Amino acid sequence: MAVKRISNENDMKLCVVMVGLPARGKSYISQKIVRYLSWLSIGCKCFNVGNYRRVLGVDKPKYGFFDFDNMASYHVREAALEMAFKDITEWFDGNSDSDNIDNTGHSNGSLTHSVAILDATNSTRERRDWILQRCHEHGIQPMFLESWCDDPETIAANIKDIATTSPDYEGQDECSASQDFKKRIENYKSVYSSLNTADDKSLTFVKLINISHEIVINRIETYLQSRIVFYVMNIRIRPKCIWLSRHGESIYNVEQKIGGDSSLSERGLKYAAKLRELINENVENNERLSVWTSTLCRTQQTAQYLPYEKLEWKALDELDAGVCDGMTYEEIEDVYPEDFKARDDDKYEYRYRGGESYRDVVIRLEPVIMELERQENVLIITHQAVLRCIYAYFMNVPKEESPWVSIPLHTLIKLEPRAYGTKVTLIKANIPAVSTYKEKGTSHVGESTDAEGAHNMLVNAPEMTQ
Ligand SMILES: O=P(O)(O)OC[C@H]1O[C@@](CO)(OP(=O)(O)O)[C@@H](O)[C@@H]1O
Repeated sequence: MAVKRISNENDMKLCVVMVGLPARGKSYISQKIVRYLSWLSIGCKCFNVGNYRRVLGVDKPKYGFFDFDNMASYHVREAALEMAFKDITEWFDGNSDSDNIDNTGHSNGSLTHSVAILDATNSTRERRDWILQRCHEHGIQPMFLESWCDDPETIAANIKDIATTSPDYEGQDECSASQDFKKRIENYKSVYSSLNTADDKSLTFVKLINISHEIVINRIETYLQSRIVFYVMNIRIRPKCIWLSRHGESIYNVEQKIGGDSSLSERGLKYAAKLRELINENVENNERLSVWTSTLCRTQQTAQYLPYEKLEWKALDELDAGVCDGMTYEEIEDVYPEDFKARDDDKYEYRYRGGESYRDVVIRLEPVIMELERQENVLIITHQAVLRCIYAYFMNVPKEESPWVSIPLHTLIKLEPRAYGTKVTLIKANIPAVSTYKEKGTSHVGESTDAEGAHNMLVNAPEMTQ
C-alpha cells in the first residue's frame, strides 16, 4: 500500500532559483537537492542555463563573453534563460522534452513534477525580478537559494573542478582554463548583488554563507521549502568516503529464511574477522572511523572485532517482513501467493502484512542520510534492503530499480561522493557465502548478479555547469 506523498497542494510548483558567483558550488548543491528529493519520491529536475547557452551555439566562450557591457552576448544569455524557463513551465505542465538539453538527475518516471531548480548565477536584482515576474505569471513559487562564499580554499577547489571538467574548457589546459575562469568571475563580481533581509525582505530565500558556516533564511513558508532548507543546512563539501557492508552470512541466510535475529554462520564470523583487515588496508585515517550498526545481532557480531566508536541505529534494522518474518521465499509463495506476486510486481511500494515496504524504509532512513551528509569516515554495517536504499540515495538509482540492486555478502563497498556523481568500488573479502538475491518471478535465491560492473563507475554524472 502506498504511503501518502510528502508534498501538499501548495507545494506542487516550486522553483529553486540559484544565486551566486561562478565557482560557489551552485551546481553541486543543485545536484544534491535533485538526488535527495527524487529519493524521497518528490519529482525534481535541474535546469542549467549554461547548457542552454551551449545549445545556442556558444559552447566555448572566453571571459569576454561574460562582460556585462557586451550587448551581443548579453542577448544570448537572456535567450538561454528564456529557453530554460520555458522548459521549466513545460516540465511542470508535464509536456517537456527538455531531457534532450539538460540531462541532470535521473528519469522522474511517474513522479509528480514538484521542484524545478534554475541553476545559473542570477546575480543581478534585475534578472531576479524578471524571474519573479515569470514565476508569478505561471503560478510557480520562487525560492532563492544563494551560495555566498569567500573561502579561498573552497573557491580554488571549485575553479580547478570547473577548469578540468566543464565542457566550456574541453581540450584546454588547466592553467589557461583557470585563468580565463577567474576573469569570468571578476566580470560577474562587477554586477553581483547578494540577497539580504533589508532589500529582499519580501522574498523567500536561503543564503548559505561559506556552505554551512552561517545560514540566513527569510520567509520560508511551506513544508517543502523548509525541507529543502533543512537538507542544505546539512550539506558539507569536503571530500570523504562512506563505507558500507552487509553483515556476515547469517544462519537464516544459510537456511534461506528472511528477517529474524539469527547469529552469524561460521563463514559469517570469518568475514567479521576479515573486515578488520579490510578496513586496515583500505580506510585512510581509520583511527577516526565510526561504525554504525543496526540493533540486530548479526550486524553487531560483524562489528565485534572493529576497535572503533560504535553507534546502534534502530533505523538501520532490516525491512520488517511482518507476518512473513522467518519464512523462506518458497514458503511465502505457498502461503501468501497473492502477496508474493504483488511484491514482485511493485517491490518498492509493496508493504508486508504487519511489516514494511521499501518506501517505508527510505522514510525511516532520512535521519541517517542527514547525519551521513554531516559526518566523515563512517562504516555502516546493515542489511540487504537497507543497504539498497542507502545505495540508491548515493548512486541516484530510480526507486523502481532500487529494491533489485545486488548487494553481495562479504563485500566492502566504498562510496566516494563527488561534485557530480558518486564513485563506487567493491572490495571482496574472498570468503564464500550463500546468495540471498531473489530474481523477479521466482522464489529461488540464485547466484547474485555481483555488481562487478559497478566498479569505479560514476553514475548519472551530469554535465558541468557554466
Ligand atoms: O527485499 P528482499 O529482496 O526480499 O531482501 C530483503 C531480505 O534480505 C535479507 C536476507 O534474505 O536480509 P539480511 O540477511 O541482509 O538481513 C532478509 O532478512 C530480508 O527480508
